[in-house]
Amino acid sequence: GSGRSGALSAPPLPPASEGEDNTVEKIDVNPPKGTRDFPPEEMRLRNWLFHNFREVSRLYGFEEVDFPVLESESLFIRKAGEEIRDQLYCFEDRGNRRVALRPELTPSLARLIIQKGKSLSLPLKWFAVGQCWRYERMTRGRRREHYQWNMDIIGVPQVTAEAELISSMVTFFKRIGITASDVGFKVSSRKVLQEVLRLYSVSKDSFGKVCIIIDKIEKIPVDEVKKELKSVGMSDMAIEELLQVLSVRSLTKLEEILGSEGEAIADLKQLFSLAEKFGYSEWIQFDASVVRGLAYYTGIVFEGFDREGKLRAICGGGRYDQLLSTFGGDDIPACGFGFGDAVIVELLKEKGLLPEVGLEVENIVCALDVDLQGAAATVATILRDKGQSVDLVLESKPLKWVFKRATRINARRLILVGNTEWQKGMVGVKILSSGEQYEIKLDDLE
Ligand SMILES: Nc1ccc(Br)nc1
Repeated sequence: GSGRSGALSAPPLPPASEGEDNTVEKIDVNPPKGTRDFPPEEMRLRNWLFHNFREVSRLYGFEEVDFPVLESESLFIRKAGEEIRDQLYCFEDRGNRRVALRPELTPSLARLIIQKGKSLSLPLKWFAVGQCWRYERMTRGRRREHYQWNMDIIGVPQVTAEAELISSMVTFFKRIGITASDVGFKVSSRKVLQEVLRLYSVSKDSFGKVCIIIDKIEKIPVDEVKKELKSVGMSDMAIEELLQVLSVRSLTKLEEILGSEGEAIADLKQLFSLAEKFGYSEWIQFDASVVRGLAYYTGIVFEGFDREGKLRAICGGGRYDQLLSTFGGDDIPACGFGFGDAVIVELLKEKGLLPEVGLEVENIVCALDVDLQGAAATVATILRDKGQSVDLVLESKPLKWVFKRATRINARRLILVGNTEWQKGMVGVKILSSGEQYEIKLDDLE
């Protein structure tokens, strides 16, 4: 369907066997279909990943931005037959407004830039890490949410912007141990399509639709692709020529077909020359079949893929020079990419590169008897005021329990607050890795 929740919302289910005192037998403890919880271990991995997203953004001088996860539905209503539209997580709110959980971040970025208007000095280099949503019939059992790292450069028409963005993704991959033997980028330009379609006088407004149909080329049978291309008004001749051009894997070959005058060739040549200067030539290859599945791209497009071909696209993006003007803003050139948090983790697992992000606590502080609980709190505060992490034992527990917990939380040392030492203004210290044990004056504790 069109993704609009046309059906009347079903009446709420009666709570499972609710007793008089509002107790239920047991609520469904799983998160909603297609969504994930992040308990501590998973959250540490996510934080490690997002820390690398943010570090690379900092290295490239980008500023962090964010937007509401809820947007007006109209921000995402495009008529190019995109999957992102079919799967829009949209609904009518209590104010009868059509709203949607954002399926991507770029339209929100465009909205904010138009809102800020002339007060912004271009170029902008903005990044965001945000949760994005889709409502897919659970038949496919796929996720309905993921986090995306987006980097966008606004106000730079030259392909130096795309070259910079690809460089930032290469830097990210290298930081986490992924090499050019693991991952590559397929690079092309939608201007290739434009130049072919113009030869066959295919109208401009079906350009977006043609791109979306072609993006499915590896997902549906080629006859289906041809049928859909015919339905948007392409002749058999145009379709054959187009599919022929899409199979080109070399710039030289492409130049033979399109000639040397067009912008597509010039842009791509410049991009590959800049890649040389950035030092990431081995990471990129020309591939005319890359179009990406978003209608608003207008120029260079790129997609990170795993060379073993086991996984879906890792990241992708491109130039979208008309998006701001389609929202009624000025004609400002823009390009950017999205990088999801799920495929990259699958790749790291494949490559045995998942980091061991254990819990790290410096101290576990424990009172040796119940009337020293206050003293233990004082010790914890002294250490925390020095910037040291402390797990303060909050109940009186046998030492065996304390050691077990100290091991589980990977504490570096155990601070024991006992009567005899405390009377002398001292505490016991045990370095858990070596077993070394000593007493020390509280003031000398660091
Ligand atoms: N756009 C989008 C949103 C959510 C997921 Br999961 N995948 C793609």
